[in-house]
Amino acid sequence: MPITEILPRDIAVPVAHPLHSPGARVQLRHAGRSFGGNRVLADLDLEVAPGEFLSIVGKSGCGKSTLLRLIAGLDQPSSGSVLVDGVAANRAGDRLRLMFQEPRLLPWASVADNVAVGLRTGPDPEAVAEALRAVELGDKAGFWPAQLSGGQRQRAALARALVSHPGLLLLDEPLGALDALTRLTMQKLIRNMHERAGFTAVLVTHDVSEAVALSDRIIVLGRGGILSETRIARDRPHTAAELAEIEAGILDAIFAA
Ligand SMILES: Nc1ncnc2c1ncn2[C@@H]1O[C@H](COP(=O)(O)OP(=O)(O)OP(=O)(O)O)[C@@H](O)[C@H]1O
Repeated sequence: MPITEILPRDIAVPVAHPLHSPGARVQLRHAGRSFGGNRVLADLDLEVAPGEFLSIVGKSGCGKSTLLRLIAGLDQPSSGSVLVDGVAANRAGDRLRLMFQEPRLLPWASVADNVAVGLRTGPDPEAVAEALRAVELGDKAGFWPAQLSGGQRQRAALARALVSHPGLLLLDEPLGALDALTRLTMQKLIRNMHERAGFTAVLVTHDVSEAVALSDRIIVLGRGGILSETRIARDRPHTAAELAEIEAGILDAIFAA
C-alpha cells in the first residue's frame, strides 16, 4: 500500500527540499597541525554526525581556521587523519563546499551564472533557479553582483555553495561583514535551510550568540585541543534566559583558556 494511504489526511508528508543532501560524516582521529615549532592543533579527536550543525569558537589564534582548512582538505594534518565520509578530506571533492566572509562572486557574471559556478556536472538552469528561490533571490537571477546588497550577495554565495547538494557545508565567518539585522536574517535562513535540506554544517565564528543560534553543538578550541563542548537540543524552543545561560557558559570556557 502506498504510504500516503495509511497517513491521516491532516499529517503533511514531508516534501524533499529542493537542495536536499544527505549529510556527510566528518571524522578527525588524533589530528595535529604544527607550523614549524608552533603546535596549533594536537591529537584532536572529533566526529561530526551526518546532518549535525557544529560551531567552533575560541580566542583569536587558537586554530579555528586551521581546523576548518583541515576539514576542507585545503591543508593536511601533520599527524593523524581527517576524513569526510570515510575519504581523506582533500579527496572529498564535490561532497563539500566552503563559504567565506566575502561572497567572492565574479563581478562580470550575472547572479545566476555565479550560482552556476557551484555546479560541477555541467549547466543546469533549473537547479540554479531552485537554489536562487531557496535563498529568496528568485527575482535577481539576471542582476550583476554590484546591484545586490551585502546580504543578498551572501545569499547568492550560499546558493552557489548548495546548488550541487554537497553533504558538507563549511562556513568561515560567513556573516562577519554584515550589519546586525541582516546577520539575524541570514542566520534564520541558514538554520532553516540546514533543518530542511539535511547537509552537515561546520561553522567558525567569533560570535558566540551566532553559534548558539545556529548549532546543535558548539566546541571551544584552545591550547591545541577541545576545551569544552556544549550540546543544544533543537527539539524544543529555548527561552531567551536559557540561551543567555548557554552563551555565558561558553564565554566562560573561552576566557578560562
Ligand atoms: N600557513 C601558516 N603558516 C604558519 N603559521 C600559521 C599558518 N596558518 C596558521 N598559522 C598559525 O596558526 C595559529 C592559528 O591560526 P588560525 O588562523 O587557525 O587561528 P584562528 O583561531 O582562526 O584565529 P582568528 O580567530 O584570529 O581568525 C596562529 O598562531 C597562526 O599564526
